[in-house]
Amino acid sequence: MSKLKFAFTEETVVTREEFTLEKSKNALKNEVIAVIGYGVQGPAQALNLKDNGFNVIIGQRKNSSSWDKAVADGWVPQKDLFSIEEACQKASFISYLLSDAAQMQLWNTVREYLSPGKTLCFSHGFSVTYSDKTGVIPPAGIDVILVAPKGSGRSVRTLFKEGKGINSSYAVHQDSSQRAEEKALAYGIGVGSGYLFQTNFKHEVYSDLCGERGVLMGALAGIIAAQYEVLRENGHSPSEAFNETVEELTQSLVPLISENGMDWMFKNCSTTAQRGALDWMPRFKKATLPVFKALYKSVATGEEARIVISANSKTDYKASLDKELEKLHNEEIWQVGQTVRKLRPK
Ligand SMILES: NC(=O)C1=CN([C@@H]2O[C@H](COP(=O)(O)OP(=O)(O)OC[C@H]3O[C@@H](n4cnc5c(N)ncnc54)[C@H](O)[C@@H]3O)[C@@H](O)[C@H]2O)C=CC1
Ligand SMILES: CC(=O)[C@](C)(O)C(=O)O
Ligand SMILES: [Mg+2]
Ligand SMILES: [Mg+2]
Repeated sequence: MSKLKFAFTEETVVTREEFTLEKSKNALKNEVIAVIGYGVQGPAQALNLKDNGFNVIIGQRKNSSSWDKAVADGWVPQKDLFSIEEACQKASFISYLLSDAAQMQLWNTVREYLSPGKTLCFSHGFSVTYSDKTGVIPPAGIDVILVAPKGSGRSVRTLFKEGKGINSSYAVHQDSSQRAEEKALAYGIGVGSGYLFQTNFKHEVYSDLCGERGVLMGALAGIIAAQYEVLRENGHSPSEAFNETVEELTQSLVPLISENGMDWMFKNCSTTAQRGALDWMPRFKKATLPVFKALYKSVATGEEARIVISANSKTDYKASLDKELEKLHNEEIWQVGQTVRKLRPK
């Protein structure tokens, strides 16, 4: 564990070099880890743990597409793939990776198996932070920890296979064994995190809900739609509008930000672009700042959690969500994208 300066602020971070895989395996050598749920995070974390030599089993609803996916991934029924109840019973360390809505629905079932000495691990602060809405209040006598990969489960697995990793935050909510932090770090290294940074359950869920509703997904999708619409209204071809809005962003400029920061991306564009972007940047900041403030407030008051829970409680929610995504898929801009992607040189 070391203190590192992030600009002017010192933070605690843990890397694989200092908290090695060997140390992690040793810390969890007596644990049977049950990954409950085989959706997006479940497969990634479970397969990475298995490849790293941890003792891991899966708990998943039988007769579901996720069960079939687990079988296709090599998990064997009644050997290392069980019903949720059986897996919880066999496990000493439960990684609760059902969707946030399902965590709430199955809580009474899972809670029965949380006998003293066990560990309950989350990848999101949602259930515990909004316990007034979810009813998820862990019993005394167990460790309650969090390891939250800051990326899609899909990337957690693909980057692991490339020998890289997604950064994760970690937190301790309840420490009964006096080893809760060590267990969180060991699990975090076990699932292949690049490095781990410290947080608490509330900060994890507030930042995560803001990030995905904001810059990472919602805001990004919104400004992309707005710019594309303006270009098209002014007579630009789909090809031109898409290239200036999406293709250049993902293929050329975002990789430059990733490589060396925002000023590096600017420096590698024309002085014409730099002048205009620097002048327009404060206008976009000013226009969106109130929206981001409203978003944070909506997260902090629990309104965003309420919306998620109420939407998920509708029986046809999955179907209506699929319909919303289908509508996005069929929008002109994303249809244009299909053609543009095919034209990328291989
Ligand atoms: N999707 C991602 O990449 C990320 C997810 N997380 C967190 O990880 C946790 C798991 O999320 P995802 O993998 O996205 O979940 P998901 O939406 O893919 O669902 C996970 C599992 O829940 C099961 N499930 C859903 N409804 C159920 C029900 N009513 N009864 C029984 N089982 C049910 C599904 O069969 C599936 O196996 C959540 O806390 C999420 O916030 C954290 C970081 C990124
Ligand atoms: C992938 C991730 O980190 C998100 C966007 O927060 C999520 O899937 O909830
Ligand atoms: Mg999230
Ligand atoms: Mg996230």
